[in-house]
Amino acid sequence: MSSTPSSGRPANDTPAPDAPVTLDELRALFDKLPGPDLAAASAVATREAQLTKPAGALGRLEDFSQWLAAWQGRATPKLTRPRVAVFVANHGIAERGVSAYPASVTKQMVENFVQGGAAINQLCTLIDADLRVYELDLDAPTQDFVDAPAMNEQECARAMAYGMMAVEQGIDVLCLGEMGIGNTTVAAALCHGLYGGSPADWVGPGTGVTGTAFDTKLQVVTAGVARHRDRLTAAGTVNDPMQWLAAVGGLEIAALCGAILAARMGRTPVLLDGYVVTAAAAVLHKIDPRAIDHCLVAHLSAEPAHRLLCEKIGKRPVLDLGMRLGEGTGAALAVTVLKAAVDCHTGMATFEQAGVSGPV
Ligand SMILES: Cc1cc2ncn([C@H]3O[C@H](COP(=O)(O)O)[C@@H](O)[C@H]3O)c2cc1C
Ligand SMILES: O=C(O)c1cccnc1
Repeated sequence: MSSTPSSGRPANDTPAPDAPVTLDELRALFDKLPGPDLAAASAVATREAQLTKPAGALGRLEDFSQWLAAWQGRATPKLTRPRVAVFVANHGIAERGVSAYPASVTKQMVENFVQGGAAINQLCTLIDADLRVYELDLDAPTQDFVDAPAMNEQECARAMAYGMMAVEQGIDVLCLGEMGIGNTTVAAALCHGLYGGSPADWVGPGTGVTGTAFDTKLQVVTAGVARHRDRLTAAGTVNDPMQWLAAVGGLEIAALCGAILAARMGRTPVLLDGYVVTAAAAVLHKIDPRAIDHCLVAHLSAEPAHRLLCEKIGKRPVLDLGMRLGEGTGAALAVTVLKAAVDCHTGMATFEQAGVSGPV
């Protein structure tokens, strides 16, 4: 595994010596998840009530300020150091023709990220974010999950531990993105096992598959879920979400799970990008719904199943712009809204300071 330095700063690429490396060690983290800082959230609510505007007039911006304070553990939320972490991997099932693009695009896009030519580069410049691109064994795709488990437990745990390195001290918000041709098929198989329903509930066009390629995508998800049905209950949903992640997931998706967990341990709020990143978060949510309380869904992807997935995890996306790109682009854009929330909260005058009369 290696990581691609960007923005002139090198990224870590070796797991910390004490990084958890078995799925059981990772499972043990669920007993130690820190909760929100309620005193910080209430300090924000108190100040918000004194600012020169009708009560509640900034709508969800007020919620975002409180959420940031609660998960940053700071009475005054701050958003000067956003990081965008893009996890990149290849998938065995990509060879089955489930994407509108060849698997070679995954590696080519890494070069594009390094050269600054991708959409996410432009958005990182806009929000002044530190962009890190983490590659996971691009020359060694996961197994085709129609034939075999995508990963064994060790590979899955190692990818999760690798993802944990995206979190470092001093990051105000972690935006999560991914690149991996075929990964909307992986997300669909994951969600089908986590929540049941029919494959059609979870399969969408991804990069733009239509016609027979779309039918192939449906068949691949159906066959993959059937192949690993011994990991499902009689009702057709998972016994053990981490085992399911190993069976039909991907290396970048496991790494995303690790990054979300590490962010929680490090008091870093997280912005989840579209369908693929939210599917990773759903694995953790299935283990313990509180495990993703420090995450917001940044935008509603145009991938149709994202709406249902957001309902399943009880999250309302920040933005709805009809985007369906991935890379963390929706997450980076949502930072602009969170910055607006923080600037209003910290910069506005109170009624007393401004000599403005409060409510009658
Ligand atoms: C040029 C290009 C840039 C991308 N950036 C993100 N994705 C997105 O598309 C892929 C998922 O869609 P599917 O499952 O249909 O392959 C992922 O790599 C995702 O990040 C891209 C896809 C392409 C082609
Ligand atoms: O919403 C996503 O995550 C998405 C949608 C299409 C292609 N790649 C990613």
